[in-house]
Amino acid sequence: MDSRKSAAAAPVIETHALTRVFGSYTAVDRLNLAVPRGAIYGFIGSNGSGKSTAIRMICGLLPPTSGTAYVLGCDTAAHPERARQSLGYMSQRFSLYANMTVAENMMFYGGLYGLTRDERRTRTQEVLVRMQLTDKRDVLAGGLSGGQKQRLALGCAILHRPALLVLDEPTSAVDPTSRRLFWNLLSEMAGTEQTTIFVTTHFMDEAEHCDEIAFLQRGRKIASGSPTRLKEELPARLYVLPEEAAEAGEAALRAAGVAFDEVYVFGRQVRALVPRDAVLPEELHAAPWELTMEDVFIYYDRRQRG
Ligand SMILES: Nc1ncnc2c1ncn2[C@@H]1O[C@H](COP(=O)(O)OP(=O)(O)OP(=O)(O)O)[C@@H](O)[C@H]1O
Repeated sequence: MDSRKSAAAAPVIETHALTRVFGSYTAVDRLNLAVPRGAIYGFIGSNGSGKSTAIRMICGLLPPTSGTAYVLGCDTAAHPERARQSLGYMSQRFSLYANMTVAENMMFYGGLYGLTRDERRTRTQEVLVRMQLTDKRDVLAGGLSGGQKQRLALGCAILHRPALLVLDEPTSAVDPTSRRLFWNLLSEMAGTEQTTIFVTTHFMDEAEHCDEIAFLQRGRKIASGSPTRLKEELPARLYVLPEEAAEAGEAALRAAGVAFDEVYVFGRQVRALVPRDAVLPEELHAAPWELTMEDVFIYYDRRQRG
């Protein structure tokens, strides 16, 4: 077998029954992941589903209770320092030094990653251009806008050219223009440098951009696949109802004897997720509609709430 080929095909992140228990609470429950090289992999789940805990174990920042996480074949619990050399991690709170300039922050982080002074200078220059922050190099980080802080944090995380970027809700605090620019940067890195990007988000329009997604619920992976596949395989169909309120939509479905998973308002529409085999009588005037990732999320979230 061609060993180079098999190395290239090996997942960048691999977890086997990764588990973390806090007291009597299982935050991450036997999680199996295989994240291929160059993928933008979305890690989705409602608040408290265990995403950050799993990420901290993957990055070697928190020891698992049981199970294993590998980054590029390196067991991150056994060799956390080695694993961290091949990954860039950006947490929900960008850990920037407000009283240091943009360039000083980068020089500092470059030092943490073990770059020499010359390497730090060169990389700071390159990354400033890439992050569109060249004109801010001498501005204190504390004086940047939310979007600029976010790009600086991303810049700090990629100084050492990691093969893997792990981003925990990187866009939760920035405006839509900054979010778009940020995602363009991610797509560029995944496309041109084959950087693998593992990202959590609560924005389902961002999930739509991912190559693959894993849904986490109470610490367990309950669904995974590309956005297209997740929609195709969802055990429900989506309809738009003519009613103007969710309660009225629910009442109409009940009156017609149609079982449903969820009825909710989406923009100006009242949407209904119904089991695949449900037959909707014509008098409901329900229009079949194309699923978005937001509908998929609502379906799984609803299942969790029971
Ligand atoms: N150090 C800890 N001690 C005790 N419980 C913890 C600890 N860290 C996390 N938890 C619990 O584990 C569960 C999962 O938390 P986690 O932060 O991983 O979820 P999350 O999916 O990242 O949530 P969010 O979307 O809100 O960031 C939560 O119930 C949380 O309270």
